[in-house]
Amino acid sequence: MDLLRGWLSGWENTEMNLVRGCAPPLLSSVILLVAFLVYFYLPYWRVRAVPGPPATFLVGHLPALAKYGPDILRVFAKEYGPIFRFHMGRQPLVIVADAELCKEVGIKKFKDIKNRSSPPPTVGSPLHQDALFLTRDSTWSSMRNTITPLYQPARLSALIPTVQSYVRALGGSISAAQRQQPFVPFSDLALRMAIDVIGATAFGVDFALSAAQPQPEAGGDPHFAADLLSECEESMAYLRMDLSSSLSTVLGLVAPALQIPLKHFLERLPGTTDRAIRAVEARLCRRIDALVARRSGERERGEGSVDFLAALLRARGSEGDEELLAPNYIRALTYEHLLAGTRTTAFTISSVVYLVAKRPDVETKLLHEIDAFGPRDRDPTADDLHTKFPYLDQVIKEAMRFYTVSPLVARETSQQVEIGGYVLPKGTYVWLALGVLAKDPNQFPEPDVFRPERFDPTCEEEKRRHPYAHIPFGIGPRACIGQKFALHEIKLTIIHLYRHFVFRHSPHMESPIELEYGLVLEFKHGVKLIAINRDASSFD
Ligand code: HEM
Repeated sequence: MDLLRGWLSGWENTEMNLVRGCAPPLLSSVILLVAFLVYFYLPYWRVRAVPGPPATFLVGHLPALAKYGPDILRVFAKEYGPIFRFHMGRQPLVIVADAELCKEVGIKKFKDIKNRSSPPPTVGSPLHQDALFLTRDSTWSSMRNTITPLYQPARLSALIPTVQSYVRALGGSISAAQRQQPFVPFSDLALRMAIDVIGATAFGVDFALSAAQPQPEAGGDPHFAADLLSECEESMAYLRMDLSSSLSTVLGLVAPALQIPLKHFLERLPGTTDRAIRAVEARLCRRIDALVARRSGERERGEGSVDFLAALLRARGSEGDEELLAPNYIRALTYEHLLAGTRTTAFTISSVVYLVAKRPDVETKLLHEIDAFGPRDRDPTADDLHTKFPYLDQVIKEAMRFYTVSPLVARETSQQVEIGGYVLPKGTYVWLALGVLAKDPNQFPEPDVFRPERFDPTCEEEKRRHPYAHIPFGIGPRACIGQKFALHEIKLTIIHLYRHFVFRHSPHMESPIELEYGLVLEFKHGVKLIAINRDASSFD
């Protein structure tokens, strides 16, 4: 009885406190906690009908992603079906892991799902937000329409000699490495080449990473390339989206509404990661702006070039679309090539060579096709690349299936939309799991076997397969704009290399090879090979 009386008097006191307008700390804390829980679980609540594995409070499935990489999605797809929930902190992603549903998201219902969701590390960064990848709605469609002609076949053909010159330099670097080192650090050299290719074709600058003797860039800042690349590297390291990222990014995963205010606050505090990110992005912006100013001057002096930046500046002149091609967009679009067009292409080249190196049967067929094309000094044209190397096409497709460099494609609904029987409200993050599609045994029997012939257009497996089961460049109007360019570069590289070498795995490389997932998929310790010069071997 005394206990009850005591409790009641406590309650009366609480009421009195409330009446006086000063709730005790416990009650305020409870109210705050409830408010936070409502805020935290609201996005989940809106898509609760979609099945998914239980998520850990605050972090969701981030620890599983960090531990197992995107392969964890294969496990979840097996258990929960072709459409399921996956939690990045507070944010639920609706993962789509089925070819027909990807077609629905990427093509049939594109008008309601045309934007990408912005990953927290890019929020509030003009360098990322103003590029094609993250622009939204009508800004995206106008921008895509404006720059699509710059990726048309005639322009890409004009870039082939430039690409070919860096491919030759890669051959030289491989020979040099083979002479000087116990193994050829193949994936490193392929990345250097891919960066050089983007330097020349997008920026109009010779980064000279593949050259034996780097030449200072004529007429410009001799440190431009080195500084740009080291800043790019630093900035990319900050783009990871996990719990080791900047404080504002981590908060963005748990309470996105607070991310921007916290970011602005932390950017002012010395010693914070947010401040370091802002500083490196500011340096990158200044550097690219200076290049754009210099290249604009060249254009006015009529010094014609075929690179992307020169073409963009010409488009600005002729289209008169000052707003769309304003300096912030030109800067972001040019820089985007370094992010989107280097690691992806280099990884694919390394995958092909790594996979072929342990399959002599595939290697023999490939060499046969490449040798049949003609003498080594006959460079393939764009048309040749398209029609004369059908087996190479199959090898590249299979390597891209085996190791899907961009295993996840992020989209976001701009209207309420129904996908796979689930009603998804406006603002739902819908991510296409290309990596899961690529290993679907119904579409690719024995998915863990490297078998290029499964892409032979005459084979039953290929005929039976869903047309959107293999989409390493994405799907629909928002698919990769650089696809044809990337395939030119990959094919030119493989043709040139196999005209001169065959490759074997180096004992210095771990087996099986380890992968890691950063911005895209990468070989954790690199692809290390032995290069056998075909002139000096019995392989011919
Ligand atoms: C093997 C090489 C490459 C692969 C596998 C690849 C893959 C992808 C994928 C999966 C997407 C998302 C597509 C979607 O949402 O449906 C994408 C978008 C994009 N890629 Fe690539 N990419 C590669 C090379 C390149 C290159 C060389 C460039 C630039 C020259 C580039 C520029 C872009 C851009 C700008 C977008 C955004 C397009 C938009 O939102 O409209 N990519 N890429």
